[in-house]
Amino acid sequence: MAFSGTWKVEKNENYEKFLEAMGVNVVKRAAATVDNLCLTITQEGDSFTVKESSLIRSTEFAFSLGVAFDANLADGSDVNGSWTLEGNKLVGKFARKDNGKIITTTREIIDGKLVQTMTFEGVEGKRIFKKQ
Ligand SMILES: CCCCCCCCCCCCCC(=O)O
Repeated sequence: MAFSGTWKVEKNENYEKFLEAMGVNVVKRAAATVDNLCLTITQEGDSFTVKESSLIRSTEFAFSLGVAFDANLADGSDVNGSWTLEGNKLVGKFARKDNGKIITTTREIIDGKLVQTMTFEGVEGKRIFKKQ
């Protein structure tokens, strides 16, 4: 499946501003933008596992398309939401448990790169990953 594989972050676009909108403090923002994030994604039909490994933490998520699940984000935020597939694009909608506000996110393959877009309170950031 297109998303399966190991993906290492190559560059960020406006990610620091996205984190600022999320309320992440300056010290954590600085660390997050150089976290060497690596995602290992396995897709089997509608079921996914995402292994996240970075200088900040290592963790793993398992979810099925359209089924809500709990997740703890790298900044410590707890969220609940789900991923769906729209065409070739994964579309995620997650509500923060502390304030109910929504994070929207997409993952898509563009020119062989995995591009994750994240939006919170109107501020969009991107992380672009290269396949290993
Ligand atoms: C501080 C980092 C914030 C990153 C926000 C990403 C948007 C929410 C994504 C939820 C991820 C669930 C698990 C996953 O598929 O990786």
